[in-house]
Amino acid sequence: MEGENMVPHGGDGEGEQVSETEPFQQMQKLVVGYALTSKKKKSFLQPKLEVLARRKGIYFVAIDLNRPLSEQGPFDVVLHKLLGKEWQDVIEDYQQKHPEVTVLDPPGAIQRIHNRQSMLQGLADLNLSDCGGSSIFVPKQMVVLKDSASSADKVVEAGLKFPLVAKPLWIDGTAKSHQLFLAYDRRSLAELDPPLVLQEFVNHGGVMFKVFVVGDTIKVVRRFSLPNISNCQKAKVDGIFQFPRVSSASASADNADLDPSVAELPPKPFVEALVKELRVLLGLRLFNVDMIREHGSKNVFYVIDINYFPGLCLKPFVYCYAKMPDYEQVFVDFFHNMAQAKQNNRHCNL
Ligand SMILES: O=P(O)(O)O[C@H]1[C@H](O)[C@@H](OP(=O)(O)O)[C@H](OP(=O)(O)O)[C@@H](OP(=O)(O)O)[C@H]1O
Ligand SMILES: Nc1ncnc2c1ncn2[C@@H]1O[C@H](COP(=O)(O)OP(=O)(O)O)[C@@H](O)[C@H]1O
Ligand SMILES: [Mg+2]
Ligand SMILES: [Mg+2]
Repeated sequence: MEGENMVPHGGDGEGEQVSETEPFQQMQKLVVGYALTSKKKKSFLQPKLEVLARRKGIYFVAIDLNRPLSEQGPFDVVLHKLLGKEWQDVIEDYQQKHPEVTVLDPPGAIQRIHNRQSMLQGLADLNLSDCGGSSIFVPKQMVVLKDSASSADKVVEAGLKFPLVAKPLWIDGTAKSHQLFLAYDRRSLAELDPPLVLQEFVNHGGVMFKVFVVGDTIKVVRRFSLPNISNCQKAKVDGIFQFPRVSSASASADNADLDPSVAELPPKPFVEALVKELRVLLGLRLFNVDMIREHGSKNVFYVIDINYFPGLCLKPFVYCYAKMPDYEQVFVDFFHNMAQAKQNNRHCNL
């Protein structure tokens, strides 16, 4: 689109007018180059975000994937969510040549959570001892690279208990990589399509928590999840069942009439301590964690999924889809703080 790569100068954004009298010249301008799929651009770059950002001197500029990145900009920040080795090489090369640019986030760190095995590695060793008794675990899991039939013995050897959640090992942005199955017995493993992760199903009362992280900001929302599986079902049912994509296709659980012991949000100090550790462990600033509370317990939590720069905005026509509340303001503050930090750095280096 003509002009998409140019920094806009004022003007209005979908009904909201930016005042001409705002002191732009005193503000530190921040140019955010973005490389996103068209779906992601549409959901993230909402008019409200652009308007709020512009008021703070923050401009979003589309990166042209058909031109060398170094010839574009200059950018203060590069925000990206694209897949593939080719893009990873481009962005790594760019970061080396332009260390002054903040790349959100480093491709190596993103790559780590695109594999459902490495995604959860190190979590169980986090030091969260001062968290009022809450503890964090990851479900027992193992990787099956090929031939899931012969993995049955390994499942037993590893001490994994059925039913098992089978998740594609690699997350590659396709719907298939989010296609999960529940396997009730050894025999059903042969029907699965490796490479995958087999993970113990943890009863959690049908509610999960999405912990959204944008820099220093944390927001937690409740979502409906899969119901508990009773011992009777475990004994009687066999075969594999495809998961409905509950967490992203169901209504927000925020206003539902739920058992308080299931619905109660994880304690704030615990979530803060967990996120503090995770930022370092993962080397990411934009991510979310899917967490569940073990049914019957008050403070035993499991991390089951981590997503890089996940979907954030509400989807009013797909039920009432709870995402990150106020994400527009949160992102503007995040970028604004970044602009101020850059300005302070410049002053220090003078
Ligand atoms: O894995 P769960 O917990 O379901 O969360 C998903 C992942 O973050 C998806 O990213 P990825 O496919 O990279 O894992 C993301 O897609 P985009 O960020 O590409 O949009 C979805 O956003 P929505 O598509 O907005 O729901 C978000 O709901
Ligand atoms: N180990 C588990 N025990 C219980 N429920 C699970 C488990 N793993 C996943 N789920 C359920 O399946 C949903 C999708 O799994 P998740 O690992 O988050 O994959 P995705 O990346 O596709 O969102 C979760 O939101 C939760 O409802
Ligand atoms: Mg998930
Ligand atoms: Mg996910």
